[in-house]
Amino acid sequence: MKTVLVAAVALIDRDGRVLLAQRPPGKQMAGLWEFPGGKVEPGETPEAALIRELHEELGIETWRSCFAPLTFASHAYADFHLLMPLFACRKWEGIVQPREGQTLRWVPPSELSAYPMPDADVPLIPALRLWL
Ligand SMILES: Nc1nc2c([nH]c(=O)n2[C@@H]2O[C@H](COP(=O)(O)OP(=O)(O)OP(=O)(O)O)[C@@H](O)[C@H]2O)c(=O)[nH]1
Repeated sequence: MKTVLVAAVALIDRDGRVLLAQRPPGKQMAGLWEFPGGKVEPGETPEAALIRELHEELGIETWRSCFAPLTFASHAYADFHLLMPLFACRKWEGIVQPREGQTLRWVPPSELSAYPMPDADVPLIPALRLWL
């Protein structure tokens, strides 16, 4: 089975809330809440993929030094194996906007588990809450 590398980030605001994005209708796993990010292209680093995705999806600018490694997911989906490093980021430039029709929500740590997430993400939440 193919292993797909996806870079994801927990953006954390000044109040310690985390940004979740709801997958739009029509996509696989529509309606579930996930961390911003996306597939790492061939020849790209995970950090470069995040800088690109955060610009495209949210309209914000970030740098490699913005990203601190937090934890990772290694999860077998039916059709691929997901390897997903999760970074934390508290610094960016610009205002977060939903540029791709996604719904965005700033979520306090205590409410994270109330948001239905892809299977791969569920084990990441305790690690994230410990870190916040
Ligand atoms: N960005 C992100 N992707 C996640 C998370 N959890 C998780 O299982 N994924 C999966 O990782 C892949 C991310 O790929 P992507 O965002 O570039 O692609 P996509 O499915 O939106 O579009 P595409 O596959 O049609 O290009 C998807 O299969 C997505 O379901 C998460 O927290 N954040």
